[in-house]
Amino acid sequence: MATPHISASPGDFADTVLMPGDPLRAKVIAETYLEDAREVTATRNMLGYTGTYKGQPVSVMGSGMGIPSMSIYAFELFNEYRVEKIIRVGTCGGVSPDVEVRDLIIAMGASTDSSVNRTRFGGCDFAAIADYGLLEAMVNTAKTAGLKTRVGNVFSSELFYHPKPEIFTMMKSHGILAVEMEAAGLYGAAAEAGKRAVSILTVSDHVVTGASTSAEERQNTFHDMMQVALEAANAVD
Ligand SMILES: O=P(O)(O)O[C@H]1O[C@H](CO)[C@@H](O)[C@H]1O
Ligand SMILES: O=c1cc[nH]c(=O)[nH]1
Repeated sequence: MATPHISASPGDFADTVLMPGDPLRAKVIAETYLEDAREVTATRNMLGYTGTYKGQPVSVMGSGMGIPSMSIYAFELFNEYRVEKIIRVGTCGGVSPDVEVRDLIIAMGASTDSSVNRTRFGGCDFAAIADYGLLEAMVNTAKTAGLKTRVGNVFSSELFYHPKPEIFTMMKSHGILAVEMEAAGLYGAAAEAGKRAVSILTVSDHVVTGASTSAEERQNTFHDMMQVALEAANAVD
């Protein structure tokens, strides 16, 4: 049973799928962190793998960039492949002055300028929030590992190159921690399907201060994020 965008067979995906935006990052995650990983889909080169982490099955697949792309893959994974949990593992740009590059952010909520959740929710405003159990597992995992995380509201932007920089001032004054491009769409898709989702993000740059990370720093923070995401995936039923 292939879907229009995924060529995997029924049962190829684990209950939990980790989703970075970049499909090549999915390949690196599978090769670095999973045991016995095998490719389960490559339609449009949106690579997906299933293996085990510390003995428990887990999958990883790219989501592409932006809410429309994430919405397609999350819909098909939740509804056609019976996936129960999606954990977005991505990057974001810091917005709050309290956020620094390399910080780990867990998106408790995701605001957005996209209308997809209104479309899903009969024209009403939908509070796009993470699954509490997954969020709690991540916070606890990070604490145990001695890693600092920031938990709060992010902004899932339709545009990477935003024509109105003042939007970041508005975000800042409303307590937005960081900007990225998929979490609100993922949370809406999970709610619509009655499934569970959470997003963990590393701050790759700061959109207000202009600070950015070196390749080596990005790699170290990426490792911390993967440790938190994979341990949390195993901790939750
Ligand atoms: O690193 P990923 O997961 O792709 O996330 C961020 O990076 C991309 C933009 O460069 C967008 O997808 C944004 O959400
Ligand atoms: O969406 C994103 C991701 C990283 N940095 C940004 O400024 N925006």
